[in-house]
Parts: sequence; structure tokens; C-alpha cells
Amino acid sequence: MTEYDDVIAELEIDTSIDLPRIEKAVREILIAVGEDPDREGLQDTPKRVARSYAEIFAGLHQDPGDLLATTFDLDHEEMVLVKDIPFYSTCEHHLVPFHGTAHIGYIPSHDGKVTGLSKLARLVEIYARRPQVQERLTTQIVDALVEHLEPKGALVVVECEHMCMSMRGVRKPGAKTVTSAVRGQLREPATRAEAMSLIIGR
Ligand SMILES: Nc1nc2c(ncn2[C@@H]2O[C@H](COP(=O)(O)OP(=O)(O)OP(=O)(O)O)[C@@H](O)[C@H]2O)c(=O)[nH]1
Ligand SMILES: [Zn+2]
Repeated sequence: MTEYDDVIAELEIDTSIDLPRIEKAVREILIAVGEDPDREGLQDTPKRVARSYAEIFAGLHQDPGDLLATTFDLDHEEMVLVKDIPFYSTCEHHLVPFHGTAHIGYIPSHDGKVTGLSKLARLVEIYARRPQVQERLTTQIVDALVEHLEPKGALVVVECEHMCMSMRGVRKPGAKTVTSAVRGQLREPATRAEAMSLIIGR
């Protein structure tokens, strides 16, 4: 039994996340920026950051295959689209947040294999809760759909604001980055236009 066991259980954290090591590193960062890690307000900060990192990087230890293993046969071969899925991720270049919304559409396989709608939002979480770049987040989501649902087509659109462009660096708050990844039948202009109009027509 370690002092971290209750945290690991509460947050359902994968035990391969090394909480004491994060804590040590955060203490070092505080010293390096010129702070006193032993002053009252900062005493518990390394521990808090370790817990919060375990949460925001939990996706590194989660398998989208497990998530999408449960499918059901609905005989629905038309487009399914879940839009405006909010999420937070962490920029792998600066370790500050980027956040926004994801839109996921797919046309089920010939046998109408579909997944639960919540699983699409959970899929976003698995890939968002990692050190990320927006482009990779977008393609990982669409490729997981293709691999595990074998849809006739799939499309993912992600819109984000990056804190590394807002609070530092170029300092352009409000600038939005939009990325998309399209596979299969959704590459066809008419089908793609239908999906995009469903996303934009909010
Ligand atoms: N393509 C892409 N770039 C990103 C993403 N997140 C951050 N970046 C960019 O990564 C780049 C890193 O550039 P560097 O020159 O190595 O780092 P930097 O000196 O901190 O750059 P500035 O942010 O311009 O101050 C920056 O241009 C960021 O805007 C992302 O999700 N996708
Ligand atoms: Zn960044």
C-alpha cells in the first residue's frame, strides 16, 4: 500500500503512470522558475499536478479497440453524425491545453455494424488525453473508426483554439484551427457535402 493507491483507485489511473516521478519533476520546475516549492500555497502543488497529469494523459493507456469492441447490428446503412463533441487536449510542443470540438460522421458497413453514440465521444477522449497535435488527433480518430467499425466511409472534423498561440508565443487568442480527415465513400463530393452541411448547419 503506497500513499498513491487511493488516488490510483479514485481516478482509475493506469499504474504505469509514475506519480512520484511527476511530483519530483514539478518540484524541480518550480525551483527552476524561481519559486519556493515549500511556501504554503505550493506545498501540495507537485502532488496535485501529478494527479492532474494522470487524468489528462490517461488516454496513453487506453485502447480504442476495447472501446469499439461492442457493436450492434442496426441494419442502418445511412450516415450517422455526432457533432459538437467538446474536448480538451494537451499540445505536445508546449504542454499547454488546446481545446475545441470534434464532429464525427460515418456510413456503417454493409452489414450495418454501428457503435453506441457515446463511444464516439469516448474515442475522442482516448486520443485527446495524450500529448497531441491536432492533425494526429484527427487522423487517429478516423483511422480507429475505419479499423474497428469497417464503415463504408468516415469523416472527422476538429476545430480548436491552441493556448500556445493565445497565452504565449504569437499571442493570437480566438484564432481557430480546423482539421479534417476523410475516408472511403465520404471522400465523394456529394456525400462529403452532405456531412459538412450537417456539421455547419448547427
Ligand atoms: N501543426 C501543428 N502545429 C502546432 C500544433 N500545436 C502547436 N503547434 C505549433 O508548433 C510550433 C512549434 O514551433 P517551434 O518554433 O518549435 O516552437 P516555438 O518557438 O515555441 O514557436 P512559437 O509558438 O511560434 O513561439 C508552433 O508553430 C506551434 O504553433 C498542432 O496541433 N499542429
Ligand atoms: Zn503548443
